[in-house]
Amino acid sequence: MDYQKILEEIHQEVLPLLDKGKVADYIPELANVDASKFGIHLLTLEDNAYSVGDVHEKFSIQSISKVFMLALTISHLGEKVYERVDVEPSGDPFNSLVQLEHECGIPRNPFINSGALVITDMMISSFEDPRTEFLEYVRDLVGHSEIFCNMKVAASEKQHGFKNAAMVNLMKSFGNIENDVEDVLDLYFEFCSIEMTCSELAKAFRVFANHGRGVIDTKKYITESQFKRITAIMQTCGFYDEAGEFAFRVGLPGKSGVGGGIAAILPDEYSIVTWSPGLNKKGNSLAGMKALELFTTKTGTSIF
Ligand SMILES: NC(=O)CC[C@H](N)C(=O)O
Repeated sequence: MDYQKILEEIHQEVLPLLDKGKVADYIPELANVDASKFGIHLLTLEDNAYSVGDVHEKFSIQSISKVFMLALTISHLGEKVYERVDVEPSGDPFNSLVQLEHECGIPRNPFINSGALVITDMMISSFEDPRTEFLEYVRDLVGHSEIFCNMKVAASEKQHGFKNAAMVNLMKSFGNIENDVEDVLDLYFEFCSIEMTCSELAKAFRVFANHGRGVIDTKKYITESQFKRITAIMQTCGFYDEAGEFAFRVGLPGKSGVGGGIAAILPDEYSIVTWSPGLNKKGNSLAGMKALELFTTKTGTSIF
């Protein structure tokens, strides 16, 4: 299959959509990003790479880092992680508070904000230096050390992160947060502020396409059973209240972030990353979703 040609066709087809989405502005630093940016990068397990557009430009991966947070935490703590966070789709926006009270401070899943905040709390309790531990883990997954948090973005989010603060406080009132509320929030905002290029993110996600084993370093990052679980959660919960729509249109496990990135995998075959900062109403990249829908349709590759 001529993947390069297909990506070039897709690029042309999504160009008219680039100004249709809206850049996330509830984090003021993210509002400065140029909405006309677009990149798509495909990386196969045989180590063939295909790309078009701005694939070597760093962007804020935001909620996509929730996948790395979960992977690192379950690889240390195992199944007991799921005693404090459930694995059901929420059907609600990523920053929703409504279910949390009904469900006594147990978040629906690790890929919405409340779930990732509980995972952050577990990381603080489990690691001597969770910041360094996390950054080193992500650097290992990518295969080089030029991966950093953007402290301007983290600080900008902290100034306006009232809903996240409300969530941590509510969960603490139910006994599901062990550490200091401010410490949990600071670390969570830092993790969200990590910047990567499409090609770096595709390298990190390829480990998940390869059942948790690095293709280059051959290291086993997560067990087979943890791979099955993380992939299932990506499929059912990776796109907030649009997880059904993403499965319906694209048909790959994946994760989005409000920086406009989407990372997805076809197990045993490839990882694919798109970046387009304009978001739809549910907070997912508008052109990115369309590009992935076109990709799985034109190549006939999806998990279904
Ligand atoms: N969906 C996202 O990417 C949200 C992440 C963002 N840092 C927040 O907490 O709101």
